[in-house]
Amino acid sequence: MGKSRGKSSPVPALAAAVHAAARSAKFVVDGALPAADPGLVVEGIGPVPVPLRRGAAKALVAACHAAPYGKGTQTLVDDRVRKTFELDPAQFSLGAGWTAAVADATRTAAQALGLPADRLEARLYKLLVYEKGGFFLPHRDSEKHDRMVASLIAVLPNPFEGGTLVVRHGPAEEKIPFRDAASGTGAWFAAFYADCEHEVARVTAGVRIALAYNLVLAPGAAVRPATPAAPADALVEAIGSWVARHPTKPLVFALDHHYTQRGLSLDLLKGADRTLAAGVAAAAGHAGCLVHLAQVSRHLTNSAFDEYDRYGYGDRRTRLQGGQQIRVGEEIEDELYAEEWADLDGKKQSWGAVALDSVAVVSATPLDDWKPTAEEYEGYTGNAGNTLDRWYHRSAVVVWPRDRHYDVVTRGHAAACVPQFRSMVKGLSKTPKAKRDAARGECLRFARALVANWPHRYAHFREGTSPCDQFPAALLALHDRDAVAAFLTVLAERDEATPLKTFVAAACREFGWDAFERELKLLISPRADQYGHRRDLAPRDLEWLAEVCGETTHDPEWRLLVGELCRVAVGRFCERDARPRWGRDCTTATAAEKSLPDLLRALAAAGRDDDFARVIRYVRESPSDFTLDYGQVPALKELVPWSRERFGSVYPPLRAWLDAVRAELERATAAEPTPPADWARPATVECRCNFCTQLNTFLADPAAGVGRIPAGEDSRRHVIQQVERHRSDVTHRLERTGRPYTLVLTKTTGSYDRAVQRYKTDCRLLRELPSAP
Ligand SMILES: O=C(O)CCC(=O)C(=O)O
Ligand SMILES: [Fe+2]
Repeated sequence: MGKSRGKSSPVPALAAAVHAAARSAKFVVDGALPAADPGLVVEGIGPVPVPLRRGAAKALVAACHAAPYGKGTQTLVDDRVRKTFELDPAQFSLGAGWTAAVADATRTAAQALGLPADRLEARLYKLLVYEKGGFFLPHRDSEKHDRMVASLIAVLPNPFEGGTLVVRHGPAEEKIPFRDAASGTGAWFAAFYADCEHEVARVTAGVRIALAYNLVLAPGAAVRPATPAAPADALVEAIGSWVARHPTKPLVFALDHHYTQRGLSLDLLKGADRTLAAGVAAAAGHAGCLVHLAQVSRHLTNSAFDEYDRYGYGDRRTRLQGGQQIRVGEEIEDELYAEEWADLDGKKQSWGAVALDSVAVVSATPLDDWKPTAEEYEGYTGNAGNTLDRWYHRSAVVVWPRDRHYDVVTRGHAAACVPQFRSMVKGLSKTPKAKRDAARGECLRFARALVANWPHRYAHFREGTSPCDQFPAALLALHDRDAVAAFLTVLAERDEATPLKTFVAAACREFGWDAFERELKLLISPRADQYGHRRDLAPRDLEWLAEVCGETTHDPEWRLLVGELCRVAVGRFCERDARPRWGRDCTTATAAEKSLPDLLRALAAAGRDDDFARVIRYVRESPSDFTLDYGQVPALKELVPWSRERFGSVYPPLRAWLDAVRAELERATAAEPTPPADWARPATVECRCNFCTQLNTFLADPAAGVGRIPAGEDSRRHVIQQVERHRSDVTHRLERTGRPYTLVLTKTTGSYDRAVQRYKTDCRLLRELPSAP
């Protein structure tokens, strides 16, 4: 993320063009409406001529309900925000002459705002009545229709004072007093883009009656509005020279209006944005570039200081934020990215966020003068200084070279691009023969970009699935050896989660058993984590290894390959870890326990008897890493039937292991544990301090059920630690009398209870053990 501060735009010609377009644009238009009498008829009242006759205002208001306003997804009534009465269109009707006049005004508005007049339609939304004191605070209209682009307000001729409509767009502001309507002589309309902030000032006298319309753009025959026949040469040149220098830095043209996701389509752009986007689109096409629309976000984090804090340094500025004075200090982070992509026709693009460089942003309002959409100031928290977070959002037209398209879109979030890649590959089969090679080349470019930008994935985070999981199968469908090799190489570098169960064997079958030996060995060869500790083999890798070894073929290349792979895998699996092992919480299988059956299956299938025996020896020598409960017995339960099916008998080294486990379980279950006959308990505490000696004496004492050790706080804590470490059969509590306090220990049958549990588990494991005739 670059910094833009103090730097001028890299493309001055572009900036100038953008400035000019922004200045000439109108965002609100107003004028007289020819029809004097709207022909208003209200349900429950009948005809209501305007200007209102005496008493008519009261009756009209009585027929209305209080108008709500939108807040997020809610609509609320609050007369501190909006004091207006309204009628829904079902409750009143208007004359034909009036409706024709509004249609005329809509055409006028379309022209002034730069929208296609033949496709802009006014849809009646509400009748609004403002009595004296009525108003509406600044707000933006929500888009009530998919293609709503603007609002039109027609105020009827009925005398009132105040009630001015104020419409803002960026730094610009326009006031519309609805002159003729306020004097009661004629109707008056105003139309403005829906994203413009606007408000209705308080009505100070009289009654202001308005009709609100939504201006909706009918879908057209994808006409590119105002597309210049020949794009401005300067623009083509400026874009061309930018992309030549920065082929993977998207060029960003910030739009002036705000667009919702469904409004991101060239057709629905407003005013100057339309002209700008159409101009850029034409020029970019000539410069060999693609053009998309997106939402741009900037997240800026600065250090910040409260007013009274005198330790600030760096760029000192004072800002008012929610009334609070703070000084903004140096920049900590500046993130700029675009997401929610659409093409010019409004078709959503599924790729994710793409990082942008602020020097590549062309904006009528310089990046640093954007108004934040949200701010968050975090005061001093003790472990971090104060920070000010600010978020900025703008819609934009984004340009990059056509031939770098895949690089650009996969760079931010490759996983998000995988579904699009898959559907492109799927489409190949339906592509006419003549075009298939070109289409396949396109898919391969996409695949290479995905591989180059492949995400880091770790085995232990493998919860749920990722679109990445679907990539290998699609890649295979491209039948390209080099692409497969590149993918395997990247996986060895940064991904131990994407499943390859069928992928590796299928790729080898297609390209030969010697085609990927180097890459596959790399995938399973030993490696260390960032602390230099060895990393376990990923279960994913044992899964494909078992598949490859399970092939039935007499190909000598296959034999060579599986021999090499088994040798590397066993070497890594049986490597002792230098790091100390802490007691493990034994309620789930570890990764090594889970992948044990796959490794053994691979070795048995490949006929690697010695390797098999070596792994079993390793397992038997590491009973706390390969428990009976979660490691050995489950593996035997899986492998014995598998072996019978594959070889018609139990593979001898497997048989030997099964016998050893059975003998161990038989020994363990030969006699049921007996409950303690008196209070004597294992006195196994190794510490020889005065307090631990008292503890051991008490534990060994067959006559004492409760023991008391007076001790200071540190010594008490030490004794409790020892009790916990040795799992001694006592509970403890503190007696807060005397000096020092006394640690009171009460004996339990804890170790006996555990022995019973162990006994029961061993009986169950013995029962579950597969029989070997
Ligand atoms: O009454 C007006 O002039 C504007 C009303 C308005 O902004 C609205 O209904 O959203
Ligand atoms: Fe409004």
